[in-house]
Amino acid sequence: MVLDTKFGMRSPDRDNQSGQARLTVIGSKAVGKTALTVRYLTKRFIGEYQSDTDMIYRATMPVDGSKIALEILDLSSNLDEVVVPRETVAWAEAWLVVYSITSWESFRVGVRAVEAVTAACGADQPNPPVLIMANKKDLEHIRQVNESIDGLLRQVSQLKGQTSPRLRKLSVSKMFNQLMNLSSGGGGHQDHRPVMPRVSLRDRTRKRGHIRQS
Ligand SMILES: Nc1nc2c(ncn2[C@@H]2O[C@H](COP(=O)(O)OP(=O)(O)OP(=O)(O)O)[C@@H](O)[C@H]2O)c(=O)[nH]1
Repeated sequence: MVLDTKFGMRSPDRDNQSGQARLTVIGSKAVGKTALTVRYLTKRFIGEYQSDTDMIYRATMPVDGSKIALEILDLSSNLDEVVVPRETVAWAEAWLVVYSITSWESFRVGVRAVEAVTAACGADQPNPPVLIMANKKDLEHIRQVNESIDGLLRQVSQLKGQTSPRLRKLSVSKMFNQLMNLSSGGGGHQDHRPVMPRVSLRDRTRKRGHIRQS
């Protein structure tokens, strides 16, 4: 594995062959982008990293019986918001968006990052593969982001417990809105901003994004 502290950008066409891949890792500050990258490449968890520099990692990784020459750009983040540099959009062939299960805000930032990446790619370009990955799953006791179906059903039960008989006749869409507000604020904080990218159903089918827990 080679570590570059300099962010050496190359033209998008160079080395653009099968057997090679360029991946950019983004997410809000301290969600564990570097930890996750190093864990993937070395299968080891290292606690502390230099966090204030963009890094490129180079390694050959086995994928489906073939070897992929992989370059991973780990974009450091000084802000809670993710900035998607124009030159990175031209460079990256795939994106890994990381958030921490201990921070609802980092999940929001991740969702906005997916929107920013797809917007930056332009309407005339096919959307690159994007994977949203949850990190810090060992910190279950301070989890803020709960996306399991069980969690969703628990919220339905809570909601029904809170409602009067008259309110139980709410329409499905009102019920859904209430759920989204509940899940976005952990119950107390009300925030009416949407939590998922606003794309039409048709657009959704074209996107190749996945949500995965590490
Ligand atoms: N408990 C726990 N801590 C983690 C995990 N991943 C990373 N950390 C810790 O979270 C802190 C931030 O990790 P980094 O990998 O530096 O996070 P980053 O997103 O690269 O940070 P920036 O580049 O500064 O935005 C470090 O103290 C890590 O040890 C994890 O899965 N579990």
